[in-house]
Amino acid sequence: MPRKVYSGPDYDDDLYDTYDDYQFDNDHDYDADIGGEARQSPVKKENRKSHVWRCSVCTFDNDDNLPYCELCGINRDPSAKSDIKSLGKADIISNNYGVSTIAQSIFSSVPSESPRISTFSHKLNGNHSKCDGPFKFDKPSPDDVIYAGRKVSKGIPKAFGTTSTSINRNRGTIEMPNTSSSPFFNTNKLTADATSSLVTDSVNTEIAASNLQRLDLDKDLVNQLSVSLSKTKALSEYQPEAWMLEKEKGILKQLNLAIVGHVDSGKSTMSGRLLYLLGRVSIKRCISMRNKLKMRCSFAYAWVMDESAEERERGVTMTVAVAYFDTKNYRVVLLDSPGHKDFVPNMIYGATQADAAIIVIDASIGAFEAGMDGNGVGQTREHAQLIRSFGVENIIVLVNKMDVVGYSKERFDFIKSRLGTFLRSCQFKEPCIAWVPASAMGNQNLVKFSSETQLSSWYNGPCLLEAIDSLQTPERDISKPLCMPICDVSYESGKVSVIGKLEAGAIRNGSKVLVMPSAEIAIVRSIECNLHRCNVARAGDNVTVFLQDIDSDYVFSGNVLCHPDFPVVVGAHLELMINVLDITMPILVGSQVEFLSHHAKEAAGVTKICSVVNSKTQKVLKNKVPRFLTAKQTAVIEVVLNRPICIEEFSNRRALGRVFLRKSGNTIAVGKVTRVMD
Ligand SMILES: Nc1nc2c(ncn2[C@@H]2O[C@H](COP(=O)(O)OP(=O)(O)OP(=O)(O)O)[C@@H](O)[C@H]2O)c(=O)[nH]1
Repeated sequence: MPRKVYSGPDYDDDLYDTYDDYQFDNDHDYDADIGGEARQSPVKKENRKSHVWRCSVCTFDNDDNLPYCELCGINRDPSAKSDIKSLGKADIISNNYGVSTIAQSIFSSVPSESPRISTFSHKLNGNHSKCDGPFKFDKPSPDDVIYAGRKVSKGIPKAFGTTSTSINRNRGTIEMPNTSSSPFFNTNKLTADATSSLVTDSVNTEIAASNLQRLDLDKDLVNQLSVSLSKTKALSEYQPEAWMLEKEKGILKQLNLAIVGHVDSGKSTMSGRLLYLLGRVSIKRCISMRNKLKMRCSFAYAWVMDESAEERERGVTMTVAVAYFDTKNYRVVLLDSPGHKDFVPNMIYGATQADAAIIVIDASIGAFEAGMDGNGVGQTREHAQLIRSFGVENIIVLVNKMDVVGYSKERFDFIKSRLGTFLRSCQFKEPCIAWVPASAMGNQNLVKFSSETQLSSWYNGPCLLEAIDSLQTPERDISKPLCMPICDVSYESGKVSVIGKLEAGAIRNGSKVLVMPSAEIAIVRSIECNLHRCNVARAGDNVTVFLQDIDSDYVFSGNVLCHPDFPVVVGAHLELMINVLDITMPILVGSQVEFLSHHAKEAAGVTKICSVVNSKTQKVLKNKVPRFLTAKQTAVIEVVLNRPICIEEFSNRRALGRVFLRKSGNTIAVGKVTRVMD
């Protein structure tokens, strides 16, 4: 059953009439509709003129600090510039300076002294459209920065041949390179394709076709992969070995529990306090750290979770902190995710491993409301939507900081009613939501029933620990072939270890595993689970796997460990069904986005909008295909990634089939892979 984020509106003719307004009203001020970001006041334009450089290919005036042309994506390379000057326009186009065929044909028909076109809004062939600049990831987000110190790739997995792309191995972050050297997709070409939304429907179809042709697959690369994977078998042939299915006596089932919520809601304090109360950490450690770092007293518990000095200094969780404790039924792996907007990708990496989640709410007046803000700043909303789309069904809503509101029943009921409505719209079912009022700072209702009379006078439900223990046991795919998306990679004295959650199958010391997409075989040297050495790890376990017989250059975060005979699918051209979130800028053919799935992150371009579907029935609404997607629509689209990743159709393997599209630091859509097309 497909996962949906909202039950959005039913799309009817009116909505299509809205599209028509956008598409055919030539005098319509499209900038005004798109919003402030795209709007250019005349004053601003005037200012820009004194600091501009003119693109030698399309003659567009660009801001002086832009290293590439905002319109056609050509690089502003001084040496290339002088070369270009000496060439005629036809030469430039035939020399193909990273411009797509369609862009070349557009520019060849535009006189070289054509009137200037405003930065984002263009009129061509009587149609309005918007053109994004060439894609690059948003300036490195702080979560990228904290990984920057780690070892950067010495090379690229051999399956990819050589390219000048430099990769932050631990997050798969791409520092946008000379993209023309990407073996699979040229983002300069893609940029020029953004221009495609300037042209008519028939041309759009041409563009989609030409995009596909330009998926310039490196034949050697494909051959190499197919030779390595020649033994591949059909999934139905898989037979788990007896040791994989053996149940170990006396070992608690593992429950991966993500802690999410708006920034400063008290996630780290709650986790730290819980660990302290359960004897997993001593208060001495917190206090000595506090004294050493001369920090605020109230952060003492948060320090337990906020591991790095930078996190403690800033008082903000940046990475996903992991801790362990036992309840009666479970060995709980606590994944404390960052709440700050800048760290949503990190939150995604953490929560993607979760079986269930605790959403922490700050009950104080104004703080809860800020978390529910619908304008892209309310992390309570975004986190709830994201975890539901990861497949998390069971949640505990911890209404924290109840001490600040005098343990008021009215405030609790107000939060329960408002958030409850939103959670149900995200497809959380009422019986799968537990509501717990608490105070992490005041130690109320965490591991035992509240002693606070103001709270116990009206609340007699479970405390947090009981609520965790009552969570439904997650189902595990133990009898399927191994699948372990790699969350993090570590290299110590030439030894490679990978961290992640086994989504399916099992491994033990000495097991042969295949690292995809490099198609390299490695041997499991040893396994660590919950900080202890173990012989076997099964689906659901969060583990560190120490590998041998593999070069570190073939292992990256975002890769997948699998059974050598049952490799996961690798693809770059995908059909997706997405739910568009509360966006202000529409998604167009040619839009460039950050594509996230399991622990992989790639630059991608939207190459086709196939259809808009009814979010409830999943039926295509009309044959007419819109030219752009707006908030709360459910649609089928095609995207092409800059480089191929391990990805599967959601119906085949859920863990590798969930996707997130982000742009300008916001998650703009969530969805699933419906087809891997190459
Ligand atoms: N009054 C009160 N303050 C609390 C409570 N829980 C946490 N705080 C305070 O709220 C502030 C933020 O707490 P953190 O635990 O760092 O919040 P967080 O959600 O982990 O923050 P990020 O990791 O940055 O998203 C700190 O000053 C805490 O002392 C509580 O129950 N009551």
